[in-house]
Amino acid sequence: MRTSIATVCLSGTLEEKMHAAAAAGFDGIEVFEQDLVVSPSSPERIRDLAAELGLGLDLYQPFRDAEGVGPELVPAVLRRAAAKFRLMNRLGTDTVLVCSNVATATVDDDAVAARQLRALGDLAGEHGVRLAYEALAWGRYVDDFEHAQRIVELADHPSVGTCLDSFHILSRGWDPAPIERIPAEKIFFVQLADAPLLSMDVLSWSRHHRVFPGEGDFDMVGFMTRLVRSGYDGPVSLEIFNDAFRQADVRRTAVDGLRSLRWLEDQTLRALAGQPVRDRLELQALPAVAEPAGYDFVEIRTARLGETTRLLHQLGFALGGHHQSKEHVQVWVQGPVRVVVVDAVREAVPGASPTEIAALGFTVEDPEAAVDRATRLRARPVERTQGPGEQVLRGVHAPDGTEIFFCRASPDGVPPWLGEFGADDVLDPAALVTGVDHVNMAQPWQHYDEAVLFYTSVLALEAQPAQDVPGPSGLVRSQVMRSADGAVRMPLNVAPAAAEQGSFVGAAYPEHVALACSDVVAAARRARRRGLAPLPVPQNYYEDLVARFDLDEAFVASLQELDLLYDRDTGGEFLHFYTGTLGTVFFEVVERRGGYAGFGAPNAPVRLAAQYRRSHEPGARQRSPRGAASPQ
Ligand SMILES: O=C(O)c1ccc(O)c(O)c1
Ligand SMILES: [Mg+2]
Repeated sequence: MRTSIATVCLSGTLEEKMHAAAAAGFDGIEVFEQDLVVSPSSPERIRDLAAELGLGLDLYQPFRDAEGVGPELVPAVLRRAAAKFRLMNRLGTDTVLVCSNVATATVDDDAVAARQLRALGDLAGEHGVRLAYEALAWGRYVDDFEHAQRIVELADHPSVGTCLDSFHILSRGWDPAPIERIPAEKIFFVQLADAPLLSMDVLSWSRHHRVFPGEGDFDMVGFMTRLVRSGYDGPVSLEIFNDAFRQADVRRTAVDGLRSLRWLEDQTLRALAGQPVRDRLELQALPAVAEPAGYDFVEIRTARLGETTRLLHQLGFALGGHHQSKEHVQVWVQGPVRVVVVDAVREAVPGASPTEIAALGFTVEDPEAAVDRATRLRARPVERTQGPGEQVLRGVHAPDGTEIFFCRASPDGVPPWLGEFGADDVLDPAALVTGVDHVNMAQPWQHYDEAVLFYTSVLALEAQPAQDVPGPSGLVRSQVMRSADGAVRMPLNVAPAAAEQGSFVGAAYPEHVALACSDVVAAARRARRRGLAPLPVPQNYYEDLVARFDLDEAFVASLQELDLLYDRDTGGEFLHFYTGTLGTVFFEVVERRGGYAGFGAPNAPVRLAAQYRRSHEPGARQRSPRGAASPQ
């Protein structure tokens, strides 16, 4: 599949956008007129640069307000078009996007629109140029792709064809099925954009909230299967208007975009499996990987080793051992949960937070295939050294810099790498902690969508609907990524901007590891005996609990004594408590009773408020943000 990206998706100058698109591996770009107009580079220079970079200039756009106009406007449209076609000749671009008229259309008559496109087609033909007519979702008279296609048919001109844009089709709820019946040679161009489902006017939705395929809620795979069946084999191009993308690192956004197309190709192939198609689009498959079966380990890197290991002890962990060759690495174990602790003072990682979740290990069937898939999705491999005979852990960097490792499952539940810590018989079936319930990861706002796609495509997790949690510094957007069987759950949070500016908790926004527990009351009592001061929960919360759930007051008093929080859904109950925060890390201990499916979201504001208070107490430690992640 020929991959392309519109320059409007990316930040920076036209030249920076072109370099980033080429480096990410795109075959071509759509040149947005605005990017060229503001550039000091001549069209010839841009053409040469594209050739040097091996990029095709697949489309020039947009040409607006061309059809459905009164006769008095036609000469001006043709004059404007002739200038653009000459420019396209200098650029060496042969296709221009003509979007349906928004501003100047006064004639609601397909025959008139078709006649005007035909005249434009004649002029285009003289310049060796083709017109790809696109129905904008908010076009004055033409706002759906089937209507645009009827006008193209009426125009009946070799230089006039259709441009399909998934946003304009799916945002309006149009059925994409008729795409299959459009003659492939009349589809001149295809643009892809996904978007979250929002209820707002479609123009604002399109101009601010488009995201790459896989990052939103549209059925992009369904769209692609229709396109494949049409027999189309031209460029498939990303056209994303997004406020965050316009501010993000251009190279990262380009890689994110290419990842979305590679993932979509693979998903589309799977959706089409076994069905007869004219597969002229030549979709590439990725190595198939099963979703992870669970968390193999959590790694915390800390400059506060004593405080971190004390906290682990309070939560019931025991030292599993020191690494045989890496002196600064220990493992702490409780039942099937393993927390690797890296002494950051000895390791001296530049830019690292004083205490952070540095890595997550996931148990997978085939680590080699998982790494192969991840690197084809343009994830950057992690380089780690091993001593002779030591296990080789393979992993990649997540968008926020966290290292994601793919670990082989072992039949007895004790991972082979544990032997390197001299710990091989540490599975205690009587442990209170029974697993990692979830790991909550904070994402920088510019890379939130990228993170959703990363975990969807690389780890085969599914994004659940997003929620907003109110906190003292702003709303925290939270979206759970989970494996189909729920064995891996990872809520992603995007912190309010205040966290970055340092007014929330020192600087970076905290993340946490939630431990599943068979008896949270016993775990809370043990932690207190060992000196833990849990995150305090206010009296008002408990009064509200009684009112909301009609709970027995003695039960609520027992919760209050231990600073336990409570929630209930139709499946069951949820009891949990939080530790204080070290660096950017804290722990939660949770007990699910019955089939409770949530994460205690109604209690998250209580936590945020308590953390805010603690971090603003005199003497609260400053934290530095996670080191700026580099392009993947
Ligand atoms: O928002 C717009 O005006 C606009 C312009 C060109 C496009 O291809 C498009 O999808 C939208
Ligand atoms: Mg478009």
